[in-house]
Amino acid sequence: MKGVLFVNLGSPDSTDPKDVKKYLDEFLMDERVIDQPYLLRAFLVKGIILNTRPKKSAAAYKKIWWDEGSPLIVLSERLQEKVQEKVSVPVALAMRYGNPSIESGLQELADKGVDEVLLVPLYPQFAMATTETILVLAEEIRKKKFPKMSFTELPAFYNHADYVRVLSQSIADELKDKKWDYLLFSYHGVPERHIRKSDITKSHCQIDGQCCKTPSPAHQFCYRHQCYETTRQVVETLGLKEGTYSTSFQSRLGRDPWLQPYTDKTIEDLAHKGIKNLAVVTPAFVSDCLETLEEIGMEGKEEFIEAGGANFYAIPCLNDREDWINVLARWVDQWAATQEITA
Ligand SMILES: C=CC1=C(C)c2cc3[nH]c(cc4nc(cc5[nH]c(cc1n2)c(C)c5CCC(=O)O)C(CCC(=O)O)=C4C)c(C)c3C=C
Ligand SMILES: [Fe+2]
Ligand SMILES: [Fe+2]
Repeated sequence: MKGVLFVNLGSPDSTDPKDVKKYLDEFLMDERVIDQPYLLRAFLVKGIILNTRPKKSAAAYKKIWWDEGSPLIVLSERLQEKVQEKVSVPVALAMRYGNPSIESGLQELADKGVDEVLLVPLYPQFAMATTETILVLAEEIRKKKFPKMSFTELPAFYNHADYVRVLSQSIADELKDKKWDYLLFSYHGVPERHIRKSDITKSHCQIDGQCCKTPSPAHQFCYRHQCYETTRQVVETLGLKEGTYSTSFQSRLGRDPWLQPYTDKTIEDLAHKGIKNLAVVTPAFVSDCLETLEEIGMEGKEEFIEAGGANFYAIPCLNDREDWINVLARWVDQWAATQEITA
């Protein structure tokens, strides 16, 4: 019997710094997130980051937390429930870090008799720190606990016509009655090193401005290419004029070079260049979360206004929009009927 597991990143169980510390420990000790040898990673995470970050992150989480819990978890639950209402196979939800775990999601499906699972990492663009770590952990759990199960992986959908259409529509809906001058596409950043590690050709990704535009098999796993391609396709769909949009990368951590341009600097530069009405869309996330609600919606807005901007519009993620639910339900139905998902 077939079933589906949606997997998102995860959040702490509460905004208590102790829970935030536990969550960050699991998250940052992942070798695909902080990709250093174990001893160095343990020193960086347990010896340095976890001494100060949990308190700071807990304060940020407190600003966005809902009565029902973490926005990312609540919105992912709504997504799972609404897709479940539209499809005939069981749909479960799991988080890569924290709860509900991938093991509990697979157990829920196994208890319903599922032995063929469509794994859906809830990330439009592939990254080692997101999609890959989900697939690797799910496979480890499958081998140990559910050896009779088989998996199909939903490929990154950054350029899927359905996804581009609903993302474009969500932007158009949000901006239709607003006066805006510039649309910034802000994606979660990753260290540049991650891009090179995921390059299957071992030579294509130079992060030089040209490689991501030059066709290559490396792009199947190039987060940077996939982000620029999402932007390009949405720009084409919406008919945006050159000079009214750009792409940037947010949420960097540590001293290594991360993908540039950085969102915080870009927001400031745009205000200094005279942009008064700025809209920001965050297509690396399908559910609103700390990085969209606090980093963009609060910090980003403050930076923009302080630098001379007037109006700042943070465009919500796809969350549980009906057209997005319909797209996911259609992909699930199509896979359940044919084993394939096509454009
Ligand atoms: C080395 C550190 C990090 C990498 C690499 C990274 C990649 C990455 N993350 C997301 C999506 C999300 N990240 C979120 C929070 C978050 N991310 C990092 C660090 C890295 N992320 C940290 C330390 C945190 C926690 C909060 C903080 O202290 O700032 C979230 C939000 C979670 C929530 O509960 O709301 C998401 C979602 C992507 C897509 C990505 C690479 C492409
Ligand atoms: Fe992150
Ligand atoms: Fe590239």
